[in-house]
Amino acid sequence: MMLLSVLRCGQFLSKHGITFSSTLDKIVSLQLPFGVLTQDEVAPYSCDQNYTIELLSIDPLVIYINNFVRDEEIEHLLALGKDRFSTSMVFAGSDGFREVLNRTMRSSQTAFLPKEDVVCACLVKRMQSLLGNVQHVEVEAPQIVKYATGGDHYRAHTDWFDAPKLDLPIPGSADRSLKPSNRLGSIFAYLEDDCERGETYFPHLPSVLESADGRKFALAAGDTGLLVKPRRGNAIFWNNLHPNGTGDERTSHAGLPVESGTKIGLNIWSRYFLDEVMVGGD
Ligand SMILES: O=C(O)CCC(=O)C(=O)O
Ligand SMILES: [Fe+2]
Repeated sequence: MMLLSVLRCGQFLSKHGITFSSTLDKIVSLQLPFGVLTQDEVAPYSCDQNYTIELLSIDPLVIYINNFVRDEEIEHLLALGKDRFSTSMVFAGSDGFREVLNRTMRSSQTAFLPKEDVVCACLVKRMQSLLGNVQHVEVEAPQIVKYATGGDHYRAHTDWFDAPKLDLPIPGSADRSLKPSNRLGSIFAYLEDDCERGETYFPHLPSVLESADGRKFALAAGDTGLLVKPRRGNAIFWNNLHPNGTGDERTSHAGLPVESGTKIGLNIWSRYFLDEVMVGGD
């Protein structure tokens, strides 16, 4: 059919003094200059880090991190999380470790990511390198949290557990007995900021100055506290525990309601084993 109309078109054009070849070029096989790209041949993913930091509070330690997650890492994480979402839960129960649904407290979707994924493993390493001299032997697998239009939120809570959690021993340790642990460092990174509102709010932390960057921060009108705006790729780090290992109430924070659009964040928590030194060590 296609060939026919090409021929007819050719006849029409030659009748009117325009020469036209009606023979189609024979299709040829070309050598691909680099061969077919397989996954292994794609430039290897490199876990480079090029973030910069700004201190937001000294006590408790809170740090703003610019460019913590690179664009291509965000794309990868979003694809990885796409089919893993379920309704976010909160911890409850007498021991504080039963996960329950409580949509008044928390309304969002969570995707638990595999720690062995190359980008997840890199982000864990990136957090560990930020922790430097602070205990960072164990870090939980990253979790994506997605807030949708219409008020998805997470009311004020702390990331640390009320009572230490009995956990598997430090990886590689000869002692196989369960050890008390808690969440020491929190990183909350923004993967998607296409939303109205949805700031992360720390009511007990110092506000930023009026001269601060309005793309990253806001002032809490008539109130105190630190308001951090979702900004793709950037993150907040804070230290959840006092030096004696107990939870620091001043780290209480909330994900304010998303009025429209979508906010997507990423949680990474480092684990502190209470029977090991928190800072320094051998
Ligand atoms: O959504 C936010 O801004 C904070 C989320 C959070 O604190 C959490 O998931 O533990
Ligand atoms: Fe939190």
